[in-house]
Amino acid sequence: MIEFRNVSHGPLRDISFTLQKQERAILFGPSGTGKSTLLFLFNRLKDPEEGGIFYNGKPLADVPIIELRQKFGLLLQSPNLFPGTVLDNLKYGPSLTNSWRPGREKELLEYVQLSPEMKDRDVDHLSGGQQQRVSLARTLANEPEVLLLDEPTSALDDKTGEDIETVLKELIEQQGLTMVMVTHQMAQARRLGTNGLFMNEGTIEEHGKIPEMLEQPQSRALKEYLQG
Ligand SMILES: Nc1ncnc2c1ncn2[C@@H]1O[C@H](COP(=O)(O)OP(=O)(O)OP(=O)(O)O)[C@@H](O)[C@H]1O
Repeated sequence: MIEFRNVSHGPLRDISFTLQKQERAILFGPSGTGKSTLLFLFNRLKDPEEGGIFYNGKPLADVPIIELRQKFGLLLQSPNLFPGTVLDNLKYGPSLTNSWRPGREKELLEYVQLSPEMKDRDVDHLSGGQQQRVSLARTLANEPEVLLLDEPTSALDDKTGEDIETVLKELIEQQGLTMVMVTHQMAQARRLGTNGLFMNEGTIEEHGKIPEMLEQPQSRALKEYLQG
């Protein structure tokens, strides 16, 4: 579905791998090794300095940018909502392609387990956990094929983080979404991931199935990382 061919950018050096449809890939490894940079290459928040990225065989750069950002939905560590109501935020993406259907907010809020009455609330007056749910609902409003998640629960307290993770897991399974998630939490990697890409010093040092690669790490770097 998505192929990286010899991609370099900033800290990343000569990255090659293929992400298959419905794969749930976990990007993990020490700080500063380029995990977020790799994630941002998927939706062209960053572009390769060398090499190429292909989506269903077509250069990523040939996909119109609005379409690309809708297909590859991004959820960051902290909610980054626009000022305004919950509904304003949910409508934003689909409105760019005239694809918003009135009343759709009910279904989107239900996905993330928020009540329909929340739609008129000012996002500034919501709790951090509620804001992260709205951020996820806003991403889902674009009907993405791929969810790009950059430590989506790490800024939340344990209970709220677990709740968001449960919502994410259900959605990904029910909708058959493809996922790429950066996380430092190996328990979370086991719960959500099918595959792992262990990054070290700007390269993919080891990749494989989860949980196998966490139970039988091959490289010294991964063994050391897992021993913490
Ligand atoms: N184009 C670039 N040129 C040079 N350095 C860059 C470029 N892009 C990113 N970097 C640097 O590369 C480093 C790795 O960044 P990145 O945020 O991708 O790592 P990370 O593995 O996600 O780290 P963390 O786990 O701490 O979030 C950072 O220090 C960043 O400033």
